[in-house]
Order: sequence, then structure tokens, then C-alpha cells
Amino acid sequence: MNFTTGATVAELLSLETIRSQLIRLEDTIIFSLIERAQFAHNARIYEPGAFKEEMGFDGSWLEWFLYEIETFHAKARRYTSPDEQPFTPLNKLPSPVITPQTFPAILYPPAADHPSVNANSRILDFYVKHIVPGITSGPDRLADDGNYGSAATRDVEVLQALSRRIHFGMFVSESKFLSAPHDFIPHILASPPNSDALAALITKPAVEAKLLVRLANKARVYGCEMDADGRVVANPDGGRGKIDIEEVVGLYRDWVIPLTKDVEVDYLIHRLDGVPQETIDAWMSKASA
Ligand SMILES: O=C(O)C(=O)C[C@]1(C(=O)O)C=C[C@@H](O)C=C1
Repeated sequence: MNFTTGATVAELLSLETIRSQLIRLEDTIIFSLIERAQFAHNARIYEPGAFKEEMGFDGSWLEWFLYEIETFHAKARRYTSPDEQPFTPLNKLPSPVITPQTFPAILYPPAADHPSVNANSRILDFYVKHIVPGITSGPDRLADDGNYGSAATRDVEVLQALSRRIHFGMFVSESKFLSAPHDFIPHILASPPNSDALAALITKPAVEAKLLVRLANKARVYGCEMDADGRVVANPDGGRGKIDIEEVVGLYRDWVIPLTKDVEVDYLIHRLDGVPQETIDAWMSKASA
């Protein structure tokens, strides 16, 4: 999201603005999956220590790519932006070489900074175990084509886009919370906080259903093969073009949406940390007014 356009916090936190970002990120995610799907699975690049001698790095080839790319991006102040979370722990990354920009205070810092809100290790895990094998499989496909650099470069792009999308849950949560704090407060203050009730409050089944239909359409259109004259080439099985549509829909249904909701709930659980009692009382009194 571009936070420095002069838009007010209220404008940046409108659910409509945030949802338009989520819709735009669908395009980024589908295109980056298409890029990754042209290479083989290359399972070696996900094995910890498989290239240890050559790299002098204990993790996997992909983790090394993440570390090296994020080191450079950290210098360019990428991780000072409220919608960017690195996969490499922040304390292992360098400081920006230029002064960080100042962003409007959109998120509530104690909630946004809480460790459970960072979903990147879960994102990396499901991506490597479930998504890469799914989008690179097929009867005519090699398991290993040796394109380790190309495959990992695309992996990093997919992972960064997934991470931004899933952590946008924090903005969604802040927007929903501020529109009706009294609905959330009793569940946040319950001991322990009532995660199921919070999840029920943020869940919008109609939005999810529409998203999955739109996503299948996008995957079909963006992934369709054309000949040199720009004519659509029918796929022999009527299905897979550049990307398997079911894999893209399953990615969102089984991973992206549930993890976004987890991020939303984790954020809400800490939304009242350090908030003065008078503020909470004022929010609650609005409910009964
Ligand atoms: O748009 C919202 O209201 C969201 O909370 C985002 C999102 C999603 O991940 O796309 C998650 C939960 C809702 O059930 C609907 C959609």
C-alpha cells in the first residue's frame, strides 16, 4: 500500500481501500506462481544444508536466497514499511542506509509488534510442502531441471507477495475494530481471550466465496496459452494452462484465507494492551448509547 500519498488514516483504513489492495495482490500472487511453475520442483533447494559446503550457510538454498535478498532490501529500508515483514529475523538484517520514511500511525503498535502476528515461518512451511509440489507437478514434468537460481528467485517473489497479503490482515482487523470496538472488547478482555468469538466476528463468508470465484477466473485468464498470433490455444485436457487453477484456488481456500484470519485474530488479542481504561469505557459506552 502507498502510505505516503497524503491520504488520511481514516481513508487508509477504509475496508474498501484495504480490500482493493487484497484484490490487487491476487494478480501479483497468480503472476508470480505462473513464473515459478515454469521450472521443475527442484526439491534439493528446500533441503536444509544441501549446499552447505558451497554456500557456508546451514539452511536451505531458498533460505539463503531469502537471507541475501532481504539483506539488500533491508538496506533499502523495505522493512520499515508497516506492510512488510521479512522472513529472516530482523536482528540478523542490516539497518537502512538512508533515513526511514515517516508513515502515518495506522496500526496499533503493541498489537502489530506482537510475535504471534508474524506468520512468515508458517507461510514458508506451507509454501514449500504444499504449494511448490502442486504447481510444478504433472506427467510431462521433470522433478529436477537444475534451474536452482531461477526457481528460488521466483520462490522469493511468491513468498514476499503471500506475506504482504496475509499480514494485510492487521489492517483489516484495525479497520473492523475501529468501526465497532464494543463488539470486540468483551472477547479481547475475556480470560483467556475468546479467539473463536473474534474469528466469528471477522469472518465474512460472502466475501470469501466471491474471492474464490474471482480467483479461479483470474487464474484461467492470466494462465491461458496463446500462439504467436495471439490466438488462445486450447489445452488438451481443457484444464491447465500456465498454472493449475485448482492449485491456485486451494492455495487461497486452505492457506491464505485461514492464515489471514489467524493474523487478524492474533492482532485483535493484543489490541487493548496498554490502552487506558477510560478509552475502553468510552468505546463501550458508545455501544449502549
Ligand atoms: O475482507 C475481509 O473482511 C477479510 O477479513 C479478509 C478475508 C480474506 O482473507 O480474504 C478474511 C476473512 C473474511 O472472511 C473475508 C476475507
